[in-house]
This record gives sequence, structure tokens and C-alpha cells, in this order.
Amino acid sequence: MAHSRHYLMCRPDYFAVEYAINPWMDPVAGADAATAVRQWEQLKDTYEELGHKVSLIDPIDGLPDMVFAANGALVVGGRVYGARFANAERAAEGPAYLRWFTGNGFGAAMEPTETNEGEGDFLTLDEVILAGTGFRTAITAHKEAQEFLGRPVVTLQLVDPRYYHLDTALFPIDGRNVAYYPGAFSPGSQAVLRHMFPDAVIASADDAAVLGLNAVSDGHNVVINVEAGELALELKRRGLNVIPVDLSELRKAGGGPKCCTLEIRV
Ligand SMILES: CN(C)C(=N)NCCC[C@H](N)C(=O)O
Repeated sequence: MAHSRHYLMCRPDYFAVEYAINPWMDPVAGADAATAVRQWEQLKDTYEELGHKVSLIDPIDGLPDMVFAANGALVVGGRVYGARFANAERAAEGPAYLRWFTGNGFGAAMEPTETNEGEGDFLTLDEVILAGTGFRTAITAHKEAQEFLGRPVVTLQLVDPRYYHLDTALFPIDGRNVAYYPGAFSPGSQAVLRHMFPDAVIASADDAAVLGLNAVSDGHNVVINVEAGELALELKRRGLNVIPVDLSELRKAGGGPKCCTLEIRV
């Protein structure tokens, strides 16, 4: 099918909020794994109903954020650039995701030298990879990824701790255009985005604050947090098929649909 994608996901069996490494996380309030699993299953079902292929990596007890598969690697042209997490709490996830790829026939898989959180901070378009820095991924990783993947990487500076990964503030609508929240970026990076994407969808602060930009688009269907109403309307106005999902439990850890979804591009 024209828009079919291959995604890697991780069931949140061990999901919890037991430490705070971003402003969304409150270990005192915690989170409920059973609710997270139910919401995650609906996301997975949504992808399968759209005709996408979903592969699964086994969750590991003691890694409560492992459900956020997007952070586990960046895969472009079948080449796997591994993750090296900024926080000790998630460090073991990088090797675990890399093992999944090598065990599933991906020979060109690189253990990175530089700190980076996979597709959390690297978003792939047709001609270029957009890369965030400021909170998690080191700018040196942008160069390392460019060299390994052979694709141009454009650095974008994140400035608001609530939008600590690029994929909390921007998503590719298709291979050529994006939606984003300008307030998450430095003035220079806002100018880069305006220059590169004059026809971008500009999201409001309210839609960003419900992680509406943490959406997954196949170029026709956009899977997006249900609370992002204004953004959904604009996407519909532009002819996209908007599919709202409820991932409110996972948002307690600072994640949304895109965080749960690592695209495997061969
Ligand atoms: C938006 N994406 C992929 C993410 N932004 N990932 C969610 C990571 C959440 C985790 N508690 C953390 O702080 O690392």
C-alpha cells in the first residue's frame, strides 16, 4: 500500500514514572502501567488498521521508559545509528535496541560515540535529516550521524525544557513539509525553519502543551494526541486524514504517539 510503514514498538509492561528526567515527570504522582498498556495497544491497533507493519522489542524490567522506542535508534536506508542516552536511568536501552537490530538482520548497525536519543532528536525527510540539540542529543552526534548515514543533517537548537526532544516540537507531515511550535526553538533555528518550510503548519502553544507535535504521519494519515484540537483542524483543512489517539498515561512520562514509534526505513 502506498503509505505503508514499518514501525518498532515496545509494550509498556514495566512502564512507571519513578524518576524525573524531564518536566512532565512527577514520581510522586506516578503512572499506571495497565492504563498505559491499554492506550498503547490502541496505538498499535491503529497502525495495523492503517496497513503498517509493527515489529516488537521485548520490554525489560527496570527500564520504565523503554516504551519510548523512538529514542532507541535512527534507521535510514537500512543503516542503524544506535542511541547513547543522556541520562543514566535510560543508559541500558541503547544496547538493548542495538541488539534487536543486529539480531534481526541489520548488519550495518553502529554503536555511537556521541550522546544521542535516536528519533527523539533526529527526524528524517526526503532530502535532509532535522536534528535537535540543547537538552539531550549532543551537536557532535549530528556530525556522527551525517557521516554514518550519508545524509545531510540540519541542526536545530531547542530552548524550552518542556520540549526537550525535537519530536516534542516538530513532526514531518510528509517528506517535504513539517508542523512545528516556534516557541521551542532559538531565534536562529526559527529562521532556518521558516526558510526551509515556508508552507509549514504552525502549532499553537496550547497544542504543543498536550504534545500535539509528537505525531506520526505517513504523508496521508496523521496519528495525533486527541487533545490537540486546533492542530487537528488545520491538518484536516490541508487534506490529511487525522486519527486522534488517547495516550494521556504515557504523557505523564513526557511521551506521545511518536515517542512510542521507531520507524524502520530500509
Ligand atoms: C518525544 N519522544 C520520543 C520522546 N520525546 N520520548 C519520550 C521520552 C520520555 C522519557 N521519560 C525521557 O524523558 O527520556
